[in-house]
Amino acid sequence: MEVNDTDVRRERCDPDRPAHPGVFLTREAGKSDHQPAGLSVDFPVSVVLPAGGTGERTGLRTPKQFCSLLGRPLISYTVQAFERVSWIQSVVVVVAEENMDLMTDVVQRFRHTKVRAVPGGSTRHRSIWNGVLALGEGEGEGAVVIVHDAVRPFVDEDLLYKIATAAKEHGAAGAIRPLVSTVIATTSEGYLDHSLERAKYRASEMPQGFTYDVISRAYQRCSESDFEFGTECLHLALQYCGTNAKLIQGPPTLWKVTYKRDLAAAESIIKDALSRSACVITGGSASGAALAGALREAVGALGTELEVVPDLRGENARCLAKEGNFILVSVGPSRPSEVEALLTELEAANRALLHPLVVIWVHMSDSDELSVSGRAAAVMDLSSAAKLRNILLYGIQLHPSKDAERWERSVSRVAELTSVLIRDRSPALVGQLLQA
Ligand SMILES: Nc1ccn([C@@H]2O[C@H](COP(=O)(O)OP(=O)(O)OP(=O)(O)O)[C@@H](O)[C@H]2O)c(=O)n1
Ligand SMILES: O=P(O)(O)OC[C@@H](O)[C@@H](O)[C@@H](O)CO
Repeated sequence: MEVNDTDVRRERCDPDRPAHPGVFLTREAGKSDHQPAGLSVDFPVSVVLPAGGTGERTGLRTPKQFCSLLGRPLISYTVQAFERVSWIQSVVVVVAEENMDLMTDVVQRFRHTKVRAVPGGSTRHRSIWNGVLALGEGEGEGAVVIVHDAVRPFVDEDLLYKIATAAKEHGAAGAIRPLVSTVIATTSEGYLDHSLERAKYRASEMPQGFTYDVISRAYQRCSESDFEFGTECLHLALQYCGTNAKLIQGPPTLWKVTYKRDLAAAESIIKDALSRSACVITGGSASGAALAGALREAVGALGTELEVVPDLRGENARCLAKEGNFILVSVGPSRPSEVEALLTELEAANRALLHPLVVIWVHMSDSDELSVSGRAAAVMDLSSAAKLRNILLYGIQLHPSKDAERWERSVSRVAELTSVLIRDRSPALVGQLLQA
């Protein structure tokens, strides 16, 4: 099947699973959804993200940097990791000529700032060099250039700060990790020649940083063979500029998406990060607050921290600004309008979430003008409107009981359901009314 841009843009990389519909997000351009306070540098910092490869080792048609994780291309997560850092001025993404339009679409669709795309080269070094050449005057002299593979989405500000400041001081710096396998040399006949003492070696990872002068001189002086077969920028800095890179141990999350299994691992890490917190809105009722209190303990024990508020007004509106999911508790006669109001508030708050948000409507009532089937239909209807806002809406029906044991069982059931829905974000259960 010929895969065109649209398909590529929307295609998940495991075609047997439906792609999450592409959605425009409501984040205001330029507003990053999180900037840890405290770190800053007193020199310009630009970033070059080589993303011009074909991802052959994944065995997929779509280059891995454009494969969708929770409805969003892998490269968008990496770009976001850099654009949320206030002391980084600009990001140059280097993509294959045939993917320039696709990259422009990703930048527009996910409202990325500071980012521009330039054409890549036939090898990774050629792509990086194209990216360095694309840096303008203000981004050149005296600046530090961070180079980072676009398929390494998990990079934090602290490490970027260490790499940038070390590169400014030493001319070059690179992240390293301990080797997990021993490195051996083979004979031409395919036998063991010798093995290296693993303790003396490290794996060279990304990000790496260079002063603009060092990285540009290294590429100006390197050989065609370097461009064609080389894999290590730090080596070029040493070989052609006499610059010994400062090496900085990074966290285990620095790994590069190389094989198809790495895409599944990356999506699982993102899902895990998204399921760590939720805000419970009780509507101010005593029974709602009691349920929320019981849930906070039970869901907390399952790995999701709950914050309980009566509404989202005044200082409670802080919940709208934080990453996290929502649980709306309704007590007594069912009012789908409460859900509609929350969906509208989440949209109006320009939630900077670049991935689906989970909203769970927990309805607690023993008698109701809406039958269970009526409420199930209401949840299904509301979930269609929610999906257009990149929100996954689930319903849970809870019948209060004066029998303490029975109530405790019901609360545990609601906690289990809530944890699973937030963690798994199952498309199949969207719009369903589950019975606790
Ligand atoms: N001509 C190239 C080749 C690679 N890269 C980028 O360099 C990074 C690391 O390279 P790698 O993991 O090898 O990516 P691919 O070359 O796409 O993978 P494969 O070797 O499996 O085809 C990736 O972000 C890739 O897009 C690039 O910008 N230009
Ligand atoms: O492009 P490849 O996946 O073959 O290699 C890239 C890696 O060599 C590179 O990302 C780090 O080792 C740091 O240089």
